[in-house]
Parts: sequence; C-alpha cells; structure tokens
Amino acid sequence: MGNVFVLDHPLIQHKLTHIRDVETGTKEFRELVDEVAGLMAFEITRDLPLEEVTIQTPVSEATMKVIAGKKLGLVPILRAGLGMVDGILKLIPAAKVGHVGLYRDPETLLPVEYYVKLPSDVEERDFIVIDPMLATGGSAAAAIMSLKNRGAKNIKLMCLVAAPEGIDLIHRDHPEVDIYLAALDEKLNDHGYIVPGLGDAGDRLFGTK
Ligand SMILES: O=P(O)(O)OC[C@H]1O[C@H](OP(=O)(O)OP(=O)(O)O)[C@H](O)[C@@H]1O
Ligand SMILES: O=c1cc[nH]c(=O)[nH]1
Ligand SMILES: [Mg+2]
Repeated sequence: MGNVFVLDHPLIQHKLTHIRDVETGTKEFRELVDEVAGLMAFEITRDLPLEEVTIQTPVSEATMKVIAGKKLGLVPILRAGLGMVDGILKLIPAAKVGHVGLYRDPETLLPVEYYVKLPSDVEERDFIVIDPMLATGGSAAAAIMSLKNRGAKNIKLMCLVAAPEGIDLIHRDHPEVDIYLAALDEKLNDHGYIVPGLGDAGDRLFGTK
C-alpha cells in the first residue's frame, strides 16, 4: 500500500493556518499556496538520485554530488492545482508540466475530464500529480488513471489538505501511489467539502466567488 506522508513542518502548519482562514484574501492565499508547495517539494524530492562529479573549488579538486538527470513531470489538476506549480518549479526548474482538466460535478460529486496534455515521453518520466484538495478523491483518482492510461508508471500525489475518504479511494484505486499532504483533516460535509478544510480552493485562488 502507498504511504501517506503528512509534511507538518512548523512553517507549513503556520502558513496553512493562514490559507484556511476565511479572512485571507485572494492575493495572500495565492502567495501562501505557492510558498507551501515549495516547502513540500523539498520533502517530496528527498529520494532524487544523486551522482558524483569532480569540480575544482578555489582551494582544491573535489568529488561532489549533483542530481542525476531524473526526468520529472508535474501534473496540476486544473484549475486549483495550478496554484502549486510555480512554487515547485522554483526548486525543480527543469521539470516538465502536463495538465489534466477536471471539475467535480456539484450534484454527483463525480469528476468530469475536459482536458489532458502531457509531456510526450510519458513512459520515461516520474510524475507528481498536484491538487490542493483531496476530498472524495474522485478527481485525483481520475487524473492518476488518465496518466496511467497514457503510459505513466511512477506517480506520486501531492495535496495540501485531504479527507480520510479521499485517502481511502486512492488506496483502493491506486494502491502503489504515495500521498504527500500538508494536513489530514477530519471528514467531508454533506456537500463533499473538507471539514475544516479551506473552502473551494479554485475559487479562492482565482477570486471567482
Ligand atoms: O476529491 P474530489 O471530491 O474530487 O474534490 C477535489 C477536487 O475539487 C476541486 O476542484 P473543482 O471541481 O472545484 O474544480 P476547480 O479546481 O476548477 O475549481 C479541487 O481542486 C479538486 O480537484
Ligand atoms: O473542500 C473542498 C472539496 C473539494 N474541492 C475544494 O476546492 N474544496
Ligand atoms: Mg473549485
């Protein structure tokens, strides 16, 4: 079964509290999501392989380590996943970015796919699927399936806030996928919103409500 990592570094917890606060406006919300995504990327990339290179310092020759040309792909789920991309790209600027467009039908809570564009070398890349919210898990599970159907083999999932229901669905449908979170919340409400959560991530990021 895939692991669930809750990245509860004090900086992440502090910023996430402000993200959750209903008084936090669009500009600050966007900046904080960007910052937390960068802090989380630090931990998610912990297993990147290194290789040795020989360099010359001002003092001597030395054998040191650099990241060994791993092919990474970030896949934000539109729209809200977009808010986390730049914060990660600041740390991993060479990553390619694919997009999966999904919205959750407000009545059925089921995901509806409207767009997919991935890097051409899907089979050779390790992917991180990104969405701030893992609620019922339907959107993330569908995005992961979309990647697998196109040949992706190694996939991680990165979210800010999850409900237990979402974790269960990913474990059921994609048991090998590791999940990285900033917080695991209590439950879903009757409308499928995470409690306490942070509200509608897309609307808060883009100011559409
Ligand atoms: O786990 P689930 O129950 O599927 O819910 C989570 C999804 O809901 C939100 O997207 P939304 O449908 O609001 O689209 P948006 O990002 O365009 O606002 C959120 O960004 C996730 O993609
Ligand atoms: O709490 C939730 C659940 C789904 N989508 C969101 O944006 N927020
Ligand atoms: Mg939304």
